[in-house]
Amino acid sequence: MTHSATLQLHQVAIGRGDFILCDDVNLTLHAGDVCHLVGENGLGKTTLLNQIAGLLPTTHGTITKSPLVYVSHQLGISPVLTVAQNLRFLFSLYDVQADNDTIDTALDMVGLYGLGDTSSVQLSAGQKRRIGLARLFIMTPTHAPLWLLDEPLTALDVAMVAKLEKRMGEFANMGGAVLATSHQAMQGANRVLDLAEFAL
Ligand SMILES: Nc1ncnc2c1ncn2[C@@H]1O[C@H](COP(=O)(O)OP(=O)(O)OP(=O)(O)O)[C@@H](O)[C@H]1O
Repeated sequence: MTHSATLQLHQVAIGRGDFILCDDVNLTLHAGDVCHLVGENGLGKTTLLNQIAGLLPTTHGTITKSPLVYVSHQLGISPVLTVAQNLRFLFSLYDVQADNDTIDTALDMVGLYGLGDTSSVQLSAGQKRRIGLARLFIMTPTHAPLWLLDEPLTALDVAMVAKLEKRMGEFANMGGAVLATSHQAMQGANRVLDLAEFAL
């Protein structure tokens, strides 16, 4: 990995086994980068994020990465837990000590203050997404310098989209790097990775 790179993809093939969607993908992200990952449906954006996160194997090329936070399209919110319990679980994945004040602050940042004891099954789609995103308003590059975000803006209202875009910029300014998919415009991105350039 080049000096200070947070993420480096070198001639990476995106796909599953012999099913290759994109080839020779190169990308280097440094502290301060917010990269918008674009491409039509089914081109391999989620597959690439899964490969970077280590959830799928990479058979061709190399991926070098810093510790990361992955907010997947499947948010991993359990319907049988309360909002606060879900958030505590998500923080525990990153060894973040989440006391009550931290939970309250995170919920406040995503407009869910006071809903900590609510059963998550009662939440709307956008509110569930907000639980998944709440950790981003607490975590800094010291916890993990790389964020992988799969469709983070989906199902959010206009105000929350603006707030999240601002937060990504703050994280980058603190020394983090972000790789995020979105089918809508993403304010604040200084880089674009367009998978159409690598499609087979
Ligand atoms: N679990 C799976 N098993 C086999 N193939 C899969 C699986 N998940 C996705 N695929 C296939 O991999 C390809 C890429 O899917 P992927 O979800 O990475 O695309 P994407 O670019 O993120 O699409 P979208 O914009 O619709 O979210 C698709 O052809 C899809 O059918």
